[in-house]
Order: sequence, then C-alpha cells, then structure tokens
Amino acid sequence: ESEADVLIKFKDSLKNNGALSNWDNRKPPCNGDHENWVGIFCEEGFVWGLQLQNMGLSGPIDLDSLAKLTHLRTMSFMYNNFDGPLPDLALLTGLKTVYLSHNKFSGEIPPETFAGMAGLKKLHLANNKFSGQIPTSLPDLPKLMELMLDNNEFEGEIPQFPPDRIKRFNVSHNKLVGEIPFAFSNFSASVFDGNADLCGAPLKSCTTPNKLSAGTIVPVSILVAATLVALVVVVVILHRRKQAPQGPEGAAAASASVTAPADKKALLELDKMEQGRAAPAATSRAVTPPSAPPEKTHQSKKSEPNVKITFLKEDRDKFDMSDLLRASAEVLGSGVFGSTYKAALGDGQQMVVKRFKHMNNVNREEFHEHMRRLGRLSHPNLLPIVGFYYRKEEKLLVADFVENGSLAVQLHGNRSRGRPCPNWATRLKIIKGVAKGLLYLCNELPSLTAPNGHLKSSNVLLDRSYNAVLTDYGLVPVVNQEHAQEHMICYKSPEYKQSGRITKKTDVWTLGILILEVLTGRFPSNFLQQGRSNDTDMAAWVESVIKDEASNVEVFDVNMERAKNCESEMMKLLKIGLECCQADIDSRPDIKEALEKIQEVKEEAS
Ligand SMILES: Nc1ncnc2c1ncn2[C@@H]1O[C@H](COP(=O)(O)OP(=O)(O)OP(=O)(O)O)[C@@H](O)[C@H]1O
Repeated sequence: ESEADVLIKFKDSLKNNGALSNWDNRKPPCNGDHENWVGIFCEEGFVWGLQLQNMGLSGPIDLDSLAKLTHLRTMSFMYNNFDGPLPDLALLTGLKTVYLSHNKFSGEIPPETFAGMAGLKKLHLANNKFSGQIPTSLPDLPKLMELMLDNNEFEGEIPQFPPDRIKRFNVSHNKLVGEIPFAFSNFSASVFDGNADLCGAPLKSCTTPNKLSAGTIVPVSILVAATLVALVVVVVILHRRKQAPQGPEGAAAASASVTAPADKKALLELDKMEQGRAAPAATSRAVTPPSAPPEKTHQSKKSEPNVKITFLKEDRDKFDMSDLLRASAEVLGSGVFGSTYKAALGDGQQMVVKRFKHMNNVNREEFHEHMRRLGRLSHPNLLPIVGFYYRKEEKLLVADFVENGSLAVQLHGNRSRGRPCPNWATRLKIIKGVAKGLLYLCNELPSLTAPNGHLKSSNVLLDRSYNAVLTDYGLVPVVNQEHAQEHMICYKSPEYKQSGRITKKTDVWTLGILILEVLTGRFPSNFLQQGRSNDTDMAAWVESVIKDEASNVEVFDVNMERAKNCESEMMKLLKIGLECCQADIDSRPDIKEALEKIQEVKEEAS
C-alpha cells in the first residue's frame, strides 16, 4: 500500500471531508520535501506530519490506516468536530506530537493508553469532554514536555510526574482534587484554575493551620506589618539610588545590560524604539488615512545585543541583531501581530524587521521547518523572507525594505497628503502581480488551506516600478489559532462566518475584496465603520451601485487617473472582483481561473 492509498483510505473513513478534496491519487502526496496535498508535511518523499485543523471534520479517526505511515511524527486534528472516545494512539508509537484540542472527544482514557509512546513530547487534549483519571502512563513517558488537559472533566488526583520534565502544563477547569504534585509547584496558579478541590503550592496549603488565640494573633500581625514596611522602604531606597544618576531610560538599559541575556536585550532595544516613536506611523489598518512619514527615532550606540538571525537565503550578506540595532532605525507601523521597523545597515542595505507576538502554534522545530519552507519560495511578486529569529515569546522576521511602501498608503494615504494616487494602468498591473503571486503560493504550498491567508492592501508592497510584492503570506499555520481567527483576513471570509471553515478558495475572496478596494478607492473596513455587518458588504455596495442604472454614485475612485477608453476594461475587472467575492464557493473561481480572467483585462479597450 502506497502512502497515497493509506491516506485516501483514511480520508474515506472521515465524515465531512470536503476540505480534503485535493487528496487524490493523480499526484503523490509528497515530492521530496514538497507537499502536493493539503494538510500534509513531507520530508524526503515521506509524510511526516498531518495538520488537519479547522476543517469541519468528524467521524472516526482511522488510526489503523495511519499506523502504516511509518514516518508520521506529528498529528493535529484541532478545531474539528470529532467525538467519542480517544482513538487508540498506541497504534502510532512513533508520534512525537499529538494535538487533539478543541473537539468533542469524551469518556475515560484507559490508564495504559500511552504506555508504548516513548517518543511522545507533546500531548494537547484541551477543550474536549474527557473524564475519569489522568492516565497514569503519562508520567512514565521519558520525553513528555507539554501536557495540555484544560477544559475537560478529568477528576481524581494529578499523578506524580518526575520534577523538571514537564515544561508546559495546564489542567485548569477540570474536577481535579487533592495535593498538586511537587513537579508542578513552580507553575503559575492559573494553570490549576477552576478545580475547586486542588491544594498545595502554588495554591493554598493543603493543611489547615492550627487555630491561634487572639493573644498570639495581635503581636504576630504587628511583627509581620512592621517587617513589610521595612522591606518596602529598603526596596524604594534601592530603586531610587539606581535611577538617580541615569534617568529612567538609562536605568532600564543599565539593568538590561547587567541581567538580561542578549536576546532579551535586543528586544528591549526594540521596545524602547517603539515607545520613543514621536508620530503615529503610517499604518494601513487605521481607517483614517495614514499620517506623515515616520520619524527617525533611535540610534543605538553602546549596546551590543548579539542575537543570531537564522538566514534563509544563502546568497545574502549575513548580519545579526546588533548590526540592525546599531543601524539607524525607525518604526514603520504596527499591525495585528506587533510592530515593524526599518533599519539601514552600514553597507546601505535597508532591512525591515517585523516582530510577531501570538505565534506559538508550533514548537521551535516546526517553526524552523515552516520558515525553511517559506524561505524556499522565490517569485517576483513575493517578498522573500531573508531570515528569522525564534524566541518562545516572540519571533522576528527580517525582509528587504520595499521602496514605495504599501498599496494601502498609496491608495488612501497619498490622497490626504495631496500626492498623486496610482492611475488605472498602475492599479491593473498591481492586481495582475498580486494574482500571480497568489497562484504561485497556491502551487508551492498546496498543504495550506489558505496559502496567503492575510492578503490586504497593507500587505501588498510596491517596488520602485510599482510591481506588487506580497508580504505576510503563509503564516496561518504558525499563528496562534485564537489570534488568527480574530485578526487574519482569511477568517473574515463569508465561508468562515457561515460554517467556521476556510477553504482553498478563501484567498480568492480576499483577492476579490482587494480588487474592489483598488478600483473604488474605498477602504474595506470603512464599511464596518458605518455600522454594516461585515467586509462582504463592500461587495454588496459595489453590486448595488452598478445595478442601479439611475444611480449617480461614482463606483470608481475619483482620484484614479484614467485614459479615455478604459471604462469598459475597468468594469470588467470590477466584475471579476465581484465574482471572487461570491459567498457561494462553487460559483467563485479558483485562483487559476481568476488570474486567467484578470490577464485578459487590458489597459484600454481595443
Ligand atoms: N518590507 C517592507 N517594506 C516597506 N514597508 C513595509 C514592509 N513591511 C511592512 N511595511 C509597512 O509597514 C507598516 C506596518 O506593517 P505591519 O505589517 O506591522 O502592519 P500591517 O500590515 O498594517 O498589519 P498586519 O500586522 O496585519 O500585517 C505597513 O504600512 C506596511 O505596509
């Protein structure tokens, strides 16, 4: 049985498997490290990972079939509708990570379930309805470091685990009782929240204190209060002494240089730069037009936080964080993940560093792997990721600065500053570039449901010749689910709103909205602002204007300079935009069809 046969059999056992429609035998699932099928990770021609998240899947999980994938190491079925008992994971003894959170699994898990899974490092079962005791085979797993069991109905005591083994742990909102094992005494109290009968560090002690007589309580309280006051005085004096000669900023830098490791220092530098920014920078998410160009705000002279950036492009000159921070830098703006900075290196290279918080969906190994996958992409309409820096709390991605900034600023910002907006010919060229970039992403990242995922005008940059260059693509798998669902553009689509699922055509919907924005000059969020319910209302508005022949509302951007006989071509593109926005997925073109239609639009009618 080939891996393709095994996977098809597995797919056939699932219910609602429409999201896996590109799993078919005409192409193998893997070509070397390249994935041909959605939701699959490949290495050297073998499937090593399954990431079938948020696909509306249900039915039995046929692990007998998956057991035949001998290279399978990671498996995620999070955010689906699976129910019933935990599938027999012991059939897959090679697994290192198992993510089954946010489903409807229920029932007790037999104590010995995990006995043979010596390689298991991460087990996420949160937000299900598991009950009974936490399986006693878990503490015996020598590599287990993450155990997420929160929001279930586990009861009884937490079993004893060897100290220092588990690094990430959560059992909040269960029905656990008794003393918290020593191995977890240093965890935050919040990971035990919602279990009324747990006790011991970090919660209150399990033993009830001996009753003290009033005669003892009064002097003891006075002593405790006096000690506290003395402590506060000492802390305040020490703090003042430290601050006095340097001022508040110097103190922060000085304490950082004494205590913080290099990477933390680097991030502190970025924090300072951010706080020091004088004017609100040009950010396209703002509904009001972006303001004046950002000011130079920071010149780091003395600190040398030598943080190594992992480079993805062999042909690039290498630098590290200290080079970037030594270079003059400015804040370009901040979006839904964090802030973005521009830094000019000594040799004249202009780099952009984007800080990502909320990016813990995968572990270090998987993050590196995903970055390498993105780093292999190369297309004229994609901004290459030059390098990255990984830290658990946040990630930095480094890319080249793109000269003409974002499409958002060109469309909405230039007008307010009295500068010319792109004309029709330029807008058409930009849309063609965006669509080509999207098709390339679809072909190269077939394992991703939304290979771009975050297409919007501030993520379309414009090079010296006003060619479109996409940025912030391919990030859905690494962004925390909750954050992605709240902020990323693919999750604003009609299909996500209706059925909680994104599909292979969701990026086409984002392209449709972008086309309408480019042609009307109206910012999609303005429709939200006016109290309308969602982004699709932009399409509804365009549709209503062009249908009403008596209407004297101008649908096209009045600031868009155009040649005399291009109106019919503009209308053609507008209608393609509307087709891409259709809520009915079957009537929506796929990206290849959309690009073919867009390519037929000319600057002028012939
Ligand atoms: N490589 C780059 N070259 C030039 N400008 C850039 C580059 N990367 C980002 N920008 C601009 O910097 C500003 C801030 O970008 P950032 O990505 O932080 O926010 P955003 O795109 O508005 O939102 P989001 O976080 O959702 O992507 C935006 O105007 C963006 O267009």
